[in-house]
Amino acid sequence: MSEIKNNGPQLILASASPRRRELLQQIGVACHIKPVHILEIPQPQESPAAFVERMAREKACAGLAVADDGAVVLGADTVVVCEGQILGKPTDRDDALKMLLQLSGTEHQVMTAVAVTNGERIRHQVVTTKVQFQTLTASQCQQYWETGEPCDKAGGYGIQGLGAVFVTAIKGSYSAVVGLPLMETAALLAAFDIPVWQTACLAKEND
Ligand SMILES: Cc1cn([C@H]2C[C@H](O)[C@@H](COP(=O)(O)OP(=O)(O)OP(=O)(O)O)O2)c(=O)[nH]c1=O
Repeated sequence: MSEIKNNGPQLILASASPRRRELLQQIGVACHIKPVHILEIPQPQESPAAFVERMAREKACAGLAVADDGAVVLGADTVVVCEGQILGKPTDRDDALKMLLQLSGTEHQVMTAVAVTNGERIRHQVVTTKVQFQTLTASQCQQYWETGEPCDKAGGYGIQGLGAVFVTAIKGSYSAVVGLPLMETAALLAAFDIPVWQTACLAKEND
């Protein structure tokens, strides 16, 4: 069996999102998880795109504070935007039901920003995906809330879970809706010498 070597920089995922960890795993990128806490409140007049970008940058920079020297840190943020209004994670049941009824029958946007930094430079990108919902009844929204799925997700739904039954169409990046746009993330990581498929290649080496 050959020795496992990973000579590239260590990647820190500054996120508590299990989806982001799974998405990085999906493309074979190994990382260490170090969630960070920042204030996620838009500034007056801040556009949704500027807000998600700032959040991703702030998460990545907060991650640097707990990272070893030479590490690369990735932060990301996802919001749903409906008629210009930013919908983050619902605060409670009423908030979730209000969001779901607002999204009912609409085409809305899901914006995900990714920021990658090594402390010397930072790169970031915002990816916008359009999602169309079927018309929902109040009782459907209530039943969905009771599944527990909406509470930790922007807009109060998960396209990758039970919420998939609400989605009639999607235009853009599916992985961005789930929390990390994989094509764009791969390009950002490559700029910091972090290749994709590394765990897959290591596994093959050890066959
Ligand atoms: C719209 C949508 C969002 N989401 C999730 C992605 C994000 O995890 C979450 C939005 O909240 P975020 O604040 O972007 O992320 P988070 O709080 O989960 O994790 P962290 O800040 O530590 O990185 O919503 C889905 O899982 N599916 C969906 O369909």
